[in-house]
Formats: sequence, C-alpha cells, structure tokens
Amino acid sequence: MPARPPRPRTRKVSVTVESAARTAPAAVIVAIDGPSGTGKSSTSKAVAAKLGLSYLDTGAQYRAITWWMITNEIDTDDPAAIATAAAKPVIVSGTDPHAPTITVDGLDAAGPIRTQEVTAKVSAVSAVPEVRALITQLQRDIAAAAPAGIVVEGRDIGTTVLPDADLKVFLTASPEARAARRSGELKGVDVATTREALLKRDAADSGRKTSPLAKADDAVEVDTTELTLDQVIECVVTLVEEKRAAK
Ligand SMILES: Nc1ncnc2c1ncn2[C@@H]1O[C@H](COP(=O)(O)OP(=O)(O)O)[C@@H](O)[C@H]1O
Ligand SMILES: Nc1ccn([C@H]2C[C@H](O)[C@@H](COP(=O)(O)OP(=O)(O)O)O2)c(=O)n1
Repeated sequence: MPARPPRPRTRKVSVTVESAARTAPAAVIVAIDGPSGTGKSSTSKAVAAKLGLSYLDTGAQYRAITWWMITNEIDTDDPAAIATAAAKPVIVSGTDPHAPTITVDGLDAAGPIRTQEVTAKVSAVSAVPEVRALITQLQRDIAAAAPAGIVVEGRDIGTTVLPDADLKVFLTASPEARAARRSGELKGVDVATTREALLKRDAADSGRKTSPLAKADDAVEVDTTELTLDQVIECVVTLVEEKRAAK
C-alpha cells in the first residue's frame, strides 16, 4: 500500500485585518418618518434588532424636553420662554433596540413622557426653532456614533436631520387604522377621541414652519393600513438589505 502523505495537524487560516474590513457590512443609516400610529416605533425597533443596528426614537426626545418644560413651569404657550430654556435640560437616549432608554437630567423619563399632558403639548414645544436646532444636533451626533448604523424614527429625519440617509421610509395609514391602534394602547380612551387628537397633532406637526412632518422626495412610501406589523418589518428589512448589498 502506498504510503499516505502525513496529514497536516493544523490548518492555516489567515484572515488579514484588510479582508475582515472588506467583509464587515458598512454602517447603514435608515430614516423612518410618518404621522402618529403608522407603526414607526414598532417597525424601527424590530428592524434595528434584526439587523444589529442602533435605534433612536426622536419623538421621545421631543416628549422629554416637553416634560421638562412642564415640570419646570415654563409656559408651553410661550415660544420665547421655551426658546430661552431649551438648552437647560440634559437629554440622553439609550439606543439599544431591545431596551431603549431616555433620561432627562439623569432621571428616567420613559414613563412620564407618555402622559396625555405631554402628548397634548409636545407639538407646540417641538415647533420652536431653538428646540429643533438643539435636538437635531443631538440626533446627528447619536447617528454618527452608532458603530454598525442606526434606525432613526420621527417626522423630519429624511428631510432635515439625516438627508443623506442610505434608506428613507415614509409610513402612512388611514386615520381610522391609526386611531384604532392607538386607542388599543390607551385604556379607556375611545377611537373617535383618539382620532380627533391624532388629526390635530398631524395638522400642527405638518403645518409648522421649521422642518414640518413631510415625506422626503427620495423616501419609499409604505401604506401600513392593510399590512400586519410583521409584514411592514419584513418589507423594511428587505429594503435595508438591498441598500446594504448595493453599498
Ligand atoms: N401594521 C400594523 N398593524 C397593526 N397594528 C400595528 C401595526 N403597526 C403598529 N401597530 C400597533 O400600533 C400601535 C402604534 O404603533 P407605533 O409603532 O407606536 O406607531 P408610531 O411610532 O408611528 O406612533 C402599537 O400598539 C403597535 O403595536
Ligand atoms: N422628528 C420628530 C419627532 C417627533 N416630533 C414631535 C411631533 C410629534 O407629535 C411629537 C411626539 O412624537 P412621537 O413620535 O412620540 O409621537 P407618537 O408616538 O407618534 O404619538 O414629537 C417632531 O417634531 N419631530
């Protein structure tokens, strides 16, 4: 029997830093905008979690500054008073999609920012240009620091905050569907009342002068009225993967 050549004991695997860098996906920036109840938060969190990206809820930041104004007795009907105080609160957003956090001056604000009072006043506070300038800068800094990329959701992300985002998605849904979803979350509030409040907030957010709620020209519009949340998530994941592959 012919002698077999000795089998090598170890296999040499050489991965150079250069080739590792070539195979690691480039950071991807995703902007998800749309009115209330279209599924921005649920979709953005799930997409970020599935793809290993960071996640930023910009509405939570506007709610946080509104909560601070209320607790510090700033008149939320007085834009000049809001502008003067705008730089005082320190707002910190945790961007893990599995456990997003928000603090104001070191205090956990996740609960207090969801009250009806904050919801009723957030459009007025977020319309003040000084507030928008500060929060927009904060959002850009967070996005730039995200190691693998980020999904940022809000009203003006594709148009103003991150106009060079790799992917922009604009979610829509009928007012009826949005109100039904929201009133499902708010125990004891009927659909008609929720619908009125949503439409009032849409009008204020779309009608303000500084970076209103708007679809960017290059955003992909997805009407979620007849889609399940899973279908919307799948659709956005596919869009992100297409963009990543093309990078
Ligand atoms: N496509 C969908 N179908 C049914 N319910 C949905 C869908 N998308 C989101 N929801 C539900 O609607 C509610 C509002 O969704 P959310 O993601 O908070 O919207 P937004 O951030 O746009 O205000 C949540 O309870 C969520 O689970
Ligand atoms: N990028 C953003 C995000 C939110 N806002 C404002 C306008 C919205 O009515 C409020 C609250 O946003 P949030 O996303 O928390 O609202 P909903 O979850 O849709 O009820 O903040 C904004 O002006 N710009």
